[in-house]
Amino acid sequence: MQQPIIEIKNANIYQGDSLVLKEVNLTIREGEFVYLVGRTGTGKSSLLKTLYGDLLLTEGEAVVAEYQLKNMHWKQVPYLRRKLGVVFQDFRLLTDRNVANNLRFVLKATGWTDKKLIDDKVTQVLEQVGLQHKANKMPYEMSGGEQQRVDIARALLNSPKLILADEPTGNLDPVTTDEIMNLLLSIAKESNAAIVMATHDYAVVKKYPARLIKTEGGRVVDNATIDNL
Ligand SMILES: Nc1ncnc2c1ncn2[C@@H]1O[C@H](COP(=O)(O)OP(=O)(O)OP(=O)(O)O)[C@@H](O)[C@H]1O
Repeated sequence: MQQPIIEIKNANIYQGDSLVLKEVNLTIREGEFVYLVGRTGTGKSSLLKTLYGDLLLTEGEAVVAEYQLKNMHWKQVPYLRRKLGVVFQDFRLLTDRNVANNLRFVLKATGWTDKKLIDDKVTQVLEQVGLQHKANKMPYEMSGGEQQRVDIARALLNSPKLILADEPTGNLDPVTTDEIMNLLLSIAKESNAAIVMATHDYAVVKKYPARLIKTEGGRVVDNATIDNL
């Protein structure tokens, strides 16, 4: 059996003083593809934020990529983030520089210094997402689907074993959504990375069935199949 990359035990997740999710128990293993669904405001983003260290865990236990999250010191958070890839709905590319420089910027910010290694890595992740020919394009010269691919390339830079994606197809048309889904599923398989993807898109969940966890009534429900939706 694959190694757990996320292990949460009896965690309570708060936003300010209010308890958003209680008694969360969840194990996700390397190479797994998992949907995170649930109605607006039920805590999907809060769970993802906890996993990438944006929301401090104070009750219960959680280990993500071998980092203990409970009461984690803020100085530790950048080290946790280097072990993860995070993909957002709105891409969040730097608009003042081209694709390759967006990727170089992240590598330098995460401690890479060797120019040749940086360039090789940028080429590698762009090939992984099928955009090697767009390295010199500015973000505004690219379609939404291409920008989302760059965002995924950026998430792959530090070879993460866990990718957290917050509605990565939320702004895309159905054909482009298919391309991005196929890309994410192939990354899970080929890189043996776990992917946790928050989505509201039930058409996607039906078309690409996978393990499904749901935020509902202040809890995380692990359905394992889509039959209970
Ligand atoms: N920064 C914050 N401060 C205080 N409360 C917050 C904050 N962010 C979210 N909340 C509250 O926490 C609860 C869960 O919000 P969260 O964003 O995790 O839900 P969600 O399921 O991701 O929703 P959506 O699908 O709309 O993104 C909501 O009641 C929300 O109002």
